Amino acid sequence: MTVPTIVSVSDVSKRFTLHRHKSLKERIVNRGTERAHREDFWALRDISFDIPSGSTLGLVGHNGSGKSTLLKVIGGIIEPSSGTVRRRGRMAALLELGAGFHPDLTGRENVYLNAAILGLTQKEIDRYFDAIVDFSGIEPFIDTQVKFYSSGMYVRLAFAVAVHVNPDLLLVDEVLAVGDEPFQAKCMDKIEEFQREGRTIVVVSHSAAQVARLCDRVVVMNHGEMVFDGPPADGLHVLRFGYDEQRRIDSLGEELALGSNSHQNPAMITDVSIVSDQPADKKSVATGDDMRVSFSYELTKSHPPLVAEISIETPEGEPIYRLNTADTATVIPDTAGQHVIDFAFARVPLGVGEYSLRGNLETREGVSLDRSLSSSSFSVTGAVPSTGYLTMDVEVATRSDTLNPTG
Ligand SMILES: Nc1ncnc2c1ncn2[C@@H]1O[C@H](COP(=O)(O)OP(=O)(O)OP(=O)(O)O)[C@@H](O)[C@H]1O
Repeated sequence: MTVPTIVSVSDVSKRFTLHRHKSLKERIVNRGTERAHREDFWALRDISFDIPSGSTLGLVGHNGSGKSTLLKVIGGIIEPSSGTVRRRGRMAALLELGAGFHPDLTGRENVYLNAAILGLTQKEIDRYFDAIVDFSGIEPFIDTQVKFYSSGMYVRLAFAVAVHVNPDLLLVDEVLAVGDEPFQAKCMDKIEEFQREGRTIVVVSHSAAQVARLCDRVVVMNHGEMVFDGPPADGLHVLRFGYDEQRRIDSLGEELALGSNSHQNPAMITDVSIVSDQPADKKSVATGDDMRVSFSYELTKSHPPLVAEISIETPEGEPIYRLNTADTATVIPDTAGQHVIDFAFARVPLGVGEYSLRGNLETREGVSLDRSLSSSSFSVTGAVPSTGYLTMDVEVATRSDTLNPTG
């Protein structure tokens, strides 16, 4: 069964015009030369992707990379300079702090205004009003003008309205980071409830933990371009270690390939995964058991001495274990052909949870020749549920001193 598309972004670009005259004086002095002092700036370039109904997409990237602009284009808040966005269903958007609220109106009046803009009838708003106020937790201030609200109070009310208007598509910008921790936890629970109900969510977030927990897919933005679209663990890895590194490896591969007859990368990691009979997406190991990891690579020509590295990462793309063959004084094959390195780990000390495996093949001088962009995942299972990335043998005993009853 094919999942219907709820948002379709095709070849979207967005240009902003920057004016370089800063002061009024500068503007008057340079009158007539406006055009010369204008500069076009592309905040988005040729972005295309579809969002299937029921999925949760994370938009990530460094400051100024274009995430919020893309979210606003998806929400129809700003028009793309070229390209199209098609959207279906009812949408609720939490974009900028205070957006959609009128400062001189009270919280109560803004709830009615905002919910009406989002498509609810007066009757529906009457019905949901108490639930909205209850969710927001700001009842004592509901008849205060919102210009006196703190940023956290704004977000509480805006989020409460957005989740009560029954949206098919919820767009959430970084605003949630403004709320305090208990409210953030409440929002995360609500978003997870939405996911179970099959609603579609697009979030902009700088929190790797939030993205890893919520999203089933990640789009990484860099200088207005989409540099990655795929599984969250890999997207977060790209974000952490930089797309420039990946690009450098790609172009290095092309450069080296020029010298050979082949157009493929002359040093390629073909697989890094746990050795087991389980299906690729369901590999698991029990905590405390032994684990074997095989690292396969292909060289189309001889290379100077090479070093292979494996890393184990958390779902947030954070490495928690790294080992390379130089550390173990292992000389690995560096002639043309296909090679496999076996890493045998005794008594795996990892805690119960999900992990990713990744490889890196580099020269002795540390120049990376290939890095596995997509990881292979595995889970660690165990009888004793503990929290964290580590497990330890433990025996728990209790001891008490009896108090002498006095008087
Ligand atoms: N209205 C505007 N006029 C001119 N430039 C703009 C406008 N809105 C955004 N930009 C520019 O577009 C670029 C992308 O901005 P955007 O807010 O989308 O980035 P972002 O990835 O969300 O960043 P952040 O993580 O800091 O929120 C930035 O360089 C920003 O200065």
